[in-house]
Amino acid sequence: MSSDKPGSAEKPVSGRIINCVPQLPYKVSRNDLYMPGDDQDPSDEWKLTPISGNSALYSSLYLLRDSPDWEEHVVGWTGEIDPGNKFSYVAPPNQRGTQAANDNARYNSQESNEDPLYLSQEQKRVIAEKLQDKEDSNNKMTVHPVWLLRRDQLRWREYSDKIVWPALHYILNPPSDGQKENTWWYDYVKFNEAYALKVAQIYQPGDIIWVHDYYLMLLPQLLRMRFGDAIIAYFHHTPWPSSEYFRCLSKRKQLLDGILGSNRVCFQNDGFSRHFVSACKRLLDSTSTKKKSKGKGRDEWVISVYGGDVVVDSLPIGVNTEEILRKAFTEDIDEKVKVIKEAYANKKIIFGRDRLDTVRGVVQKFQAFEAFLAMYPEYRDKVVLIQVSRPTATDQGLKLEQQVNDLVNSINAQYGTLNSSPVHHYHVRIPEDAYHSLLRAADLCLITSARDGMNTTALEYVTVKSRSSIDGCYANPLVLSEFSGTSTVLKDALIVNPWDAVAVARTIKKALCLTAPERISLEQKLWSKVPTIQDWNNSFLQRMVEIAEHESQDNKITPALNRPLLLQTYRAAKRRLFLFDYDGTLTPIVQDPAAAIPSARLFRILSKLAADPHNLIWIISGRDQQFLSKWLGTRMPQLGLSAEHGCFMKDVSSEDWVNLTTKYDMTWQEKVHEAMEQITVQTPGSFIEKKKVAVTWHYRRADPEQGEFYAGKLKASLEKFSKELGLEVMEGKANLEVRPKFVNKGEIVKRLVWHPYGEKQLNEDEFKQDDTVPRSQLPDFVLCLGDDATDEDMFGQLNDIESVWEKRFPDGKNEAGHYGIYPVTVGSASKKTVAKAHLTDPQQVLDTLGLLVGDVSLFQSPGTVELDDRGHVKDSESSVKSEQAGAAYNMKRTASLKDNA
Ligand SMILES: O=P(O)(O)OC[C@H]1O[C@H](O[C@H]2O[C@H](CO)[C@@H](O)[C@H](O)[C@H]2O)[C@H](O)[C@@H](O)[C@@H]1O
Ligand SMILES: [Mg+2]
Repeated sequence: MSSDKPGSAEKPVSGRIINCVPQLPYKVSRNDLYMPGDDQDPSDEWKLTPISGNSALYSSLYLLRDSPDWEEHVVGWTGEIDPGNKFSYVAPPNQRGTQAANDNARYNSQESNEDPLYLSQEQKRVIAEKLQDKEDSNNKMTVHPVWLLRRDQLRWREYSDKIVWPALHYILNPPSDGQKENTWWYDYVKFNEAYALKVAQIYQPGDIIWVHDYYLMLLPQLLRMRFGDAIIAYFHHTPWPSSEYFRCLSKRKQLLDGILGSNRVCFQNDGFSRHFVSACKRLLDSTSTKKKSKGKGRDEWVISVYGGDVVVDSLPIGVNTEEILRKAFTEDIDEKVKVIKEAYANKKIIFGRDRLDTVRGVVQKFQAFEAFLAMYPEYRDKVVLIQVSRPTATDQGLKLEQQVNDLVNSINAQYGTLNSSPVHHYHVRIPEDAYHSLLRAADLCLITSARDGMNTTALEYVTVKSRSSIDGCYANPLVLSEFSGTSTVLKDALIVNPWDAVAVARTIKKALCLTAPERISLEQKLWSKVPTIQDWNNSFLQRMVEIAEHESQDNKITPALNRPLLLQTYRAAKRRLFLFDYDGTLTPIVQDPAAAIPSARLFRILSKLAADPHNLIWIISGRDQQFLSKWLGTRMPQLGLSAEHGCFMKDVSSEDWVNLTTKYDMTWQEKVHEAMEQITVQTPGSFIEKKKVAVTWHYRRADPEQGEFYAGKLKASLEKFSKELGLEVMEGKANLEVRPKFVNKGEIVKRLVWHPYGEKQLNEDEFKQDDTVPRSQLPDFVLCLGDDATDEDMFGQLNDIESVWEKRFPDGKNEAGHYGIYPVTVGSASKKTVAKAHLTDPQQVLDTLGLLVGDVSLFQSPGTVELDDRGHVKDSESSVKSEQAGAAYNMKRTASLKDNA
């Protein structure tokens, strides 16, 4: 932290951190010995046990708790709460065998066993208090549990563990019909929404919100929707894969979009950030600039997306070296190390500790060790590999366990003797003191991960080896996989490719033959590179303070459209107006303009929207009348249409087009055609689209560099005469368009909004705003969607209208406190926008419109939905039912326990 205390008057930060972690560090379980009674302390009903994994993250939380500079709030899911065995309803003796007892037994077996987590407010309060006490006796860190108490608590992990995690680790899932994935996705959305809700309850302006890892990829954007100015950071602890893998995820855009609600996205190393930037470029069409970060020499990108700038960089996480050294060098551990050394006297101890999942490379490790014993027979009775594999509950777990057991048995059978085995494999979670003793006793640490973000075992090993103690335990070498994120930090380790068993075997031999001076020299280099968690916290927050200080008005990130709130406003409104651009908004951009025709899904949704008498729909496009009539007007005459960027319009349910440019001289067209034809000859693949008034030069099918170059040339030559002739030259998506300056999409919007709702349009060339139209006749819901620079005229116009309404109709706002006006940009990267929100692409546009007509689930995309503690939408039918069932269940349970006490 800088010497200036955060939160001081001139700082934009409050000095508070809201740390959002995927799970709180303790498992909550019911204590089976507990019986409710007058003399019982209710907190005895629950017990907390520390969970394994994520040690570096939790270590960071505890250090911040003790920092005088920050006030810390931790928001995290409770994890699966273990309901214990003793919750069952047991009929009191006098009722046994009766109908009531049978009913209750049925209740017991069906309801409670399937859904035992009906915790009362009091029980939640007790657990929350316990979690708080556990963390901090001085109450310096406030814990805010996220309750998600629905049936089948594993549901909250499915999407993260089964879909996201494999992709992040370069594992492709087998093809599926996507049904399960969809359900998991809805739960993932809810999981993130539950966090957003919790953060919203405690957020204060100036707080730094720090979101951790892949369970919470949607959270930054959800928070951005609520708090436009919030300072949000996302740290990704796991690897980030090449965009070729990431793009296989069906929700790839939503996930990226979710993360990009942050001001800063940070990874374990430059390679991961580079892949992330590349995914944003390829999937979201963002642009980026790269520079070296101050001091550390790491890469830092600024990516421009949705009109805002997001910093992307890396900062490898560290370990609490002081604490490790303190804990690993005690008299008790000295004793344990001696015992280990004696047990393996005359043998070199190779040590490994990994989670037993496919990416930690345990199989590769045993294969390499087998190769080592085969290649160097002289070592067969001189080494032992002690491998501790932490069990995991993954689908591949059993298969992997079998494979590992087979390998261990085969190595021991081949190279072991009656009284010694070369491999000692412990498939358990070992206590901390045993782990420290093994780290100290080891002659070599072997890490062969196929993928990991940051391997803390490697960092802890190097830390322990930095201190001399018992003979032969100091400065021993580390063999480290090049696929571990740690290899970018510990570059001086003996780096190996775990897929090359022979090469790993050779490196093991080399490591065991190093002389003492060689080992010491390597250790010194490594030790100086071990990042400490203290430095990690400080550097991370220091950079956040800088980012907060430089966050300027024109750098604002445009939040994602808050769909649940949109739906709420939509439902409450009666005079709704939809203003849709066409290309790139309702249909995806394609190579050939003639091929961009409306999809069946678009028609279905538009028809449903149009069927509601409270809706008026206008398509305001750069396309000509012919195209719009053919593909939209003929099939849906109830649509209003405007062609050629505002040159023509056709009222709803009318067949007549009105030309709004009749009184203007059109001789300029010839000059423009001439200039465009010249450039077309020079740019193979380009072509001119001639409309009635506007003219468009397309270069999408030209060589991209050549196209851009000649577009620049053409623009310059058109601008020479455009001003004098009253023309506007517009840069579109791989096109240049020219039309008279006085017509534009914004002018059409003005006509449509400033108009008694539902009345026929007056078709004069020049629009005169009627200021006498009362609020009750103006639209109370306007959703305007567009993807291009020309759509900015519509958004700007709507913003102006809103300002005027603020003055004219201060009492005319809806229940949410606004006028129901939504200018929303679609996708697009580098452009700055005056829209108030964004949607990523036409697919999200259809999902959003589908939501309004009941075609799409509320949880298809994230938004700010109020959930209850069980993950139901607040006050919904299911929420009320669940609450009632919970109350009934708790009454029965208490009665049953008391009767049986
Ligand atoms: O205002 P819009 O409805 O968005 O129309 C803008 C222009 O869209 C068309 O061109 C663009 O879309 C084509 C189809 O995806 C694509 O091939 C082309 O590269 C884009 O520039 C249309 O051809 C123009 O007339 C519209 O003005
Ligand atoms: Mg468009």
